Amino acid sequence: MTVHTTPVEASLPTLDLSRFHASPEERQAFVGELRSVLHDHGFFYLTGHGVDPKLIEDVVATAKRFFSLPLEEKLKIEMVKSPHFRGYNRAGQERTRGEQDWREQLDINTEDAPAEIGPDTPAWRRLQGPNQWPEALPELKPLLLAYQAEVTRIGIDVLKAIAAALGQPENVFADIYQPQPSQLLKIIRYPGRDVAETDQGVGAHKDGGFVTVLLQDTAPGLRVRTEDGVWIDAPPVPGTFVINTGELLELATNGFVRADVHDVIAPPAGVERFSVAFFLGSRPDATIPVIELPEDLKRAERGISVDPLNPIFREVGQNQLKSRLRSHPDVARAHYAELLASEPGH
Ligand SMILES: O=C(O)CCC(=O)C(=O)O
Ligand SMILES: [Fe+2]
Repeated sequence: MTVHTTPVEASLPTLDLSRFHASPEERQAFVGELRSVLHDHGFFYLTGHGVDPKLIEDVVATAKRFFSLPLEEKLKIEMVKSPHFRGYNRAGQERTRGEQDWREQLDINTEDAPAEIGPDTPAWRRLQGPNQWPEALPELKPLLLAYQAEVTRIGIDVLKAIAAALGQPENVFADIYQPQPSQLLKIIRYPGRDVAETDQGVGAHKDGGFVTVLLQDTAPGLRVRTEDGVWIDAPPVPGTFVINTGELLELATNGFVRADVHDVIAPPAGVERFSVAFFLGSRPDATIPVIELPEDLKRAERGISVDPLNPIFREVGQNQLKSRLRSHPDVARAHYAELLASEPGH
């Protein structure tokens, strides 16, 4: 009798960031492993990141309390009130490639005053501004800002390791993230399939920036599409973040670094899924450079796969605004109506 075993599912690799700060030999080995991960997946689990587990626990617990506030409290800070795309979105408000996503979320970014806007100021300057915070949960603000600072530190550390993996000086990207990178942070709740109107938690997409630092609570749902079109699950692993590289790095390396397509399927009936996603991006007034890779890496460049439905611009601010306008049509109509007649982002 032949015994058929189920094929072992491919899973994402795990890298330990503390090795980047260890002995020169260890660091070199780490950077070498990172190089093949970046080329094969663009997705991995990160350990050794040094974030206080208590901070993570508090952020997740407080995010859950935010979502359980009465709807009217959450709607006081609805995103549509903010020209800077900050605030709360009900499930079904957001879109990926035109299809409704089924998740509620609170978006923040760098806490800042609005930019001064003159007649010639590019529209993306209006992305800068203050966040909206819930009056009914004052502890959320200091916690999320502390967490945002921590994941920014990790993101920049990972970016330095990526630079080293590409045979570049560690600070090769510093010119386009200093003095102030984009720091989009979302706390997210995916309701179960009994209440969701679709099983699309978030539709298939690539992230736009340098790297994403994703914290998943306990429910699975994240899936990653590999180069050969196979979808693999990326379930939560306690103590880790999922790191994935974004389109900016794909563009800067002529496709040597992968920005993998991923999605989230809505949890089963009766289960909710929580996550906290942080997107490290460059300064909005930057232009994405082309990094000259060493010969051996250059040979493995894939080139850029252009999605005609979702063009990407080398001008970062224009890109950031384009993706916000597409994801949040209600905010676009309320604050950027003059841009919608022409092509979004221009
Ligand atoms: O919620 C997650 O686990 C991932 C979300 C995601 O991919 C995104 O917001 O870009
Ligand atoms: Fe994503």
